[in-house]
Amino acid sequence: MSEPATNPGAIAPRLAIFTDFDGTLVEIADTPDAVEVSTELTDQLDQASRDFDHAFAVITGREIADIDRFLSPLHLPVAGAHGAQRRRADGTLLELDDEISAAAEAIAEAVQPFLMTHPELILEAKDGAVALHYRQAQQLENECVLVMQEAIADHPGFTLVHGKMVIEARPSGYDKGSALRAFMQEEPFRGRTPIFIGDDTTDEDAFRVAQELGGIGIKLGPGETVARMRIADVASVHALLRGLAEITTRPQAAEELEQEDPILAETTAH
Ligand SMILES: O=P(O)(O)OC[C@H]1O[C@H](O[C@H]2O[C@H](CO)[C@@H](O)[C@H](O)[C@H]2O)[C@H](O)[C@@H](O)[C@@H]1O
Repeated sequence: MSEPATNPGAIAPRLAIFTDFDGTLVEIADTPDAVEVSTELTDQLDQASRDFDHAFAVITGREIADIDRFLSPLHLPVAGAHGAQRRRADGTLLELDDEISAAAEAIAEAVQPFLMTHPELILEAKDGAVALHYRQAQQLENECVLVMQEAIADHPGFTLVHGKMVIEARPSGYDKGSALRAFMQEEPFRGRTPIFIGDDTTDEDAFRVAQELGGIGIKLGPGETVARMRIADVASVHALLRGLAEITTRPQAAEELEQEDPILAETTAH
């Protein structure tokens, strides 16, 4: 009888974890401000960040300041406003072009008259992007698309993306894929295998880039996707992060033990 297949030379890949925020790390809420983040989650993310040697970043449509507020006191590497904003792992912030900020402000202003007649809509004017939310008035979806199309008409540097009950204007050339690629060129992400987890259409660029770089895209929930793997829900994302952290730290623990006590390490290995 043949021996069971083993691969003694194999080592666990060093992972770089990238995750979306809304609908992936936290449940979708009725309004952007109503999202709930438990202390248990911030503690878990803090630990995950350490376990992955700080190669752990959030790539989101939200502003970086928003993510900092929700995940306080954590200050993770974050790409915000669909990649238009980015804070590296060393804490440095990439400045946004003044022209992009000014154009985003002008787009938000152009949408204001429509909001006056539809107070159920929510406008998020971000630095570098604009989101028009219609979750509380879903019958207005088509009108929202038209209003946003008109609002960006004078700003050819902006394109629209359609997320969960939201139409967003973001600067062309920025998306979650370009953000992931940029992180992967820097420490501590460089040379690692990227994993990106997300739930929305705006996450597709990041799935694509993660896979192009030899990693895996993991899509939460149903819907067409380029991601090679799927995950059921937010609770499963938390469990997956815990599991990945566990297998990542295990060989490291064995190595440390070997340095401290080679005899004990040898005994426990058998
Ligand atoms: O890239 P993400 O982290 O998923 O952010 C995408 C957008 O998320 C937020 O809006 C979404 O979540 C809200 C709270 O659950 C929900 O009310 C809304 O309908 C969703 O579209 C956020 O407000 C946007 O700025 C992000 O772009």
